Amino acid sequence: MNTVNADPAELQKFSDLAHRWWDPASEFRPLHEINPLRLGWIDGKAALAGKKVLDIGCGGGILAEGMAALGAEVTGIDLSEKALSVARLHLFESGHKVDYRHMSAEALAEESPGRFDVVTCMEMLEHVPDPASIVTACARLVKPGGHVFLSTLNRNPKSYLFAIVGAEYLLKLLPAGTHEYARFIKPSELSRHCRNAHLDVQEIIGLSYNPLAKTYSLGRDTDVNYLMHTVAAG
Ligand SMILES: C[S@@+](CC[C@H](N)C(=O)[O-])C[C@H]1O[C@@H](n2cnc3c(N)ncnc32)[C@H](O)[C@@H]1O
Repeated sequence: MNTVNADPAELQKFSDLAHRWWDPASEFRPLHEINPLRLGWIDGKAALAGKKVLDIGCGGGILAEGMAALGAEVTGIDLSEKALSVARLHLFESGHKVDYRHMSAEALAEESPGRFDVVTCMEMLEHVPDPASIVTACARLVKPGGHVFLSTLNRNPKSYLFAIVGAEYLLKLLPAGTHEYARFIKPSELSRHCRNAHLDVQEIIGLSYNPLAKTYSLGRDTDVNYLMHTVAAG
């Protein structure tokens, strides 16, 4: 049997907090606040309505539901059962339709290669032991010419200061220990994983937090958080 590319301690962290996933004032507040920005950016590039979309590491479903609300036919996968239970329960409240499944990206790639028009994997790569394997699975899951959207944290002194010291200890936007610096991924490294998987990088855009205005914005500064848009070779 293949070993699963997941860190049980990381999954436990998300499971322990899962009941608060849809509380916009909880530890998941940053995900709620960045959601309209990333959703608009993804929809602007991939026109989600009517598309078959896979959200890898969907957690409680903030992005997955947002994409379903825009008319996409969404499947969400995660390896935290508790996060998926919360995601499924929330569908009763929102009335949206998402097919949530407890499985790894690699296993779904074996089962359904080339099934999706769009694959998203947001804020998840920095929590797995082998991010390159997830990128390869994304490339296998998407149709030729389809879109893959990734987001993660850059690795440099500024991202350590902002994403760990600032966000976890000073501003307390996230619980201490949410992120491990060594798992942060430079855009050059993620681009290399994409190239190796035959995903063409189209754009890399930064996601920044302004602590004074307490707002997020998309822009040129990729030093801390960034998103990457790629297209699968046809
Ligand atoms: C920070 S949350 C991000 C949730 C969602 N992608 C979002 O951006 O709103 C990270 C999620 O990745 C999931 N995760 C971690 N390792 C995973 C793996 N190997 N396979 C699938 N999901 C994983 C966790 O359970 C958690 O739900």
